[in-house]
Amino acid sequence: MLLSMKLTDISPAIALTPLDGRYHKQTAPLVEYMSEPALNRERMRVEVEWMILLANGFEGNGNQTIVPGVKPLTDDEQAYLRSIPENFGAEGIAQHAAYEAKTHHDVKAVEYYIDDQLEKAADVLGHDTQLTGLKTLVHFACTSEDINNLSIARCVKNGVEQVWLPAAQAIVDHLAQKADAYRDKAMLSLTHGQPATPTTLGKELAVYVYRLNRQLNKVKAQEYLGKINGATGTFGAHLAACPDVDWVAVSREFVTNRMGLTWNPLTTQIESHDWQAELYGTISHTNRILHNLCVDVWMYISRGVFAQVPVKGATGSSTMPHKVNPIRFENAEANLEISCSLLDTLSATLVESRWQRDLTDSTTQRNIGSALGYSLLALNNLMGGLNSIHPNDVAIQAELDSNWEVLGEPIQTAMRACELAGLPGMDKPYEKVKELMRGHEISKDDVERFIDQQAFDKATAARLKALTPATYTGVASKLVDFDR
Ligand SMILES: O=C(O)C[C@H](Nc1ncnc2c1ncn2[C@@H]1O[C@H](COP(=O)(O)O)[C@@H](O)[C@H]1O)C(=O)O
Repeated sequence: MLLSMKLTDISPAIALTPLDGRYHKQTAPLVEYMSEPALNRERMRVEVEWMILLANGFEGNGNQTIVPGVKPLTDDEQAYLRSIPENFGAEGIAQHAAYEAKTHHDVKAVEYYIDDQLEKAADVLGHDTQLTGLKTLVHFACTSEDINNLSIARCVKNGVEQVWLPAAQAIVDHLAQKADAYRDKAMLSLTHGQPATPTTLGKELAVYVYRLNRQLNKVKAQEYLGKINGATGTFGAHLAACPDVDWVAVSREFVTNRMGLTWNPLTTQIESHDWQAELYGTISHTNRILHNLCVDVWMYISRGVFAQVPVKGATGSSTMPHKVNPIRFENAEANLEISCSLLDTLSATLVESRWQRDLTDSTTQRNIGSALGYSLLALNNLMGGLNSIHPNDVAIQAELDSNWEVLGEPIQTAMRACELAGLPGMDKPYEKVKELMRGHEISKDDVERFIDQQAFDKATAARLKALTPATYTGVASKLVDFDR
């Protein structure tokens, strides 16, 4: 009998997307900050911190209770509240999901989950605790976006600072080490894919270090904005309930000092998400620079400039046994593209919302983790690829040796300088060198003969004759120092 096994019947559930399936191990560090349970946990942190501020006040208001009738929370009560998000595990996730199935509102389900935990507070703190009677303080005067925007900002900040940035920084540090090690390693450069003025391998890598550092510095300086100002950003409900409170000051205190974010004073119902567009723009830009690096290194490998270290036991091609393929760079290239497309969509769409709010941002923001995840996966593969390559000195030297025509540039430029200094016989330098070199195969002897035929002074002739494609690298080696 033919049995048809359904993949959807298998437990634990099979992942649909590669980030949570095939690549889960590499993207798992982001789960702690960017997954749905991570967001719900962060929502709980925001809710309980808001309760603590409302009950206990802050330095700016003389540590007075903000909502009249609420007593200051004891240290134990505060610790109990703070333990709610910290204990949010498998059981809590299921409980929250059950509430959401009823409410069809994810933030309301968080509120009910906290209510539940308040009911249990007496078991831990004794019957004197006021927590069991404080359900109405949960989510007080808040709209869901007050909780969401702060939670999402903190999730993204942590995901970027704890996971993505260190992985990106590791690539830059690795490149900087290679740039330093290969600062003197001359190689042929190609512009338009044609032999051009030689450079050094280290200097070319240092260009990437410099470019990437500029973007990472922007990520490090990124502002993460947050707001807590009610349903349409007017503090209307706050004032209606507690007219004597300086709610603007309370909001500033909460966002800045309790949430560790930059206070946004002026919003509709939603935080305007402009900081998100800025951040995703910078990360997308970083991705594109890394994409350029992947393609460059892939082509250097193809040309022989870099050799790959074969991984013991690994297969290159399923049919061509000799091959070692640059698959890590190809994987990184592809995943950087996917990350960019998601980041670009996030940047473009999150900054728009109809009038005081529409809900398009909600489902869109659920993809921030994927956008960062594809980039993280790429960083991981890129690091693996970079760890497996080293310069192929023989191939690099052979390229230089077979391209003596690249010395046409220094010779014609030296002729110009001599002519400008009044040396006779130095006219039409460009044309003369072009006549000798363009489209011909040129040898060391041809170059020397040409120099001898010109009316150079002795010192210039000697300096030019001492040049080889391998020594014609200007100050490339020293320029590497500008990468930090
Ligand atoms: O504080 C409020 O809720 C105010 C309300 N605006 C809302 N603000 C924030 N969240 C809201 C809003 N409305 C719905 N929801 C809930 O958002 C969830 C959307 O689910 P998904 O599309 O999967 O991301 C899903 O759980 C929705 O129930 C308004 O009327 O202005």
